Amino acid sequence: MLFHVRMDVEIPHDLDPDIRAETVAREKAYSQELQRSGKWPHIWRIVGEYSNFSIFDVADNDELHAILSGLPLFPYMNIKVTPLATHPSDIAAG
Ligand SMILES: O=C(O)C[C@H]1C=CC(=O)O1
Repeated sequence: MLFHVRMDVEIPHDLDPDIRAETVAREKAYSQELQRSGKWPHIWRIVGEYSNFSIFDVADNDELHAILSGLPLFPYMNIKVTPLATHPSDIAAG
């Protein structure tokens, strides 16, 4: 199943800088591992915002929830998930 996900990151300004750096580094490693696995095939920065648009390709809602709730930055994110279905006019879908 494909999902479009918007992540808006809001790290508290008073978070210890070392914890912030370590959490962002863990987030990057976690994200890149999922990208390599094929479960997170697209990630785009939203211009001018500490936000991204991503596409996830996972088995079901439960797998997506497990992935998103495992993000190291999850406590500092607002996340909006949109499930995607095939468009009947999509020439790639046949
Ligand atoms: O920077 C972000 O958009 C938040 C998050 C998502 C992947 C990653 O490495 O960081």
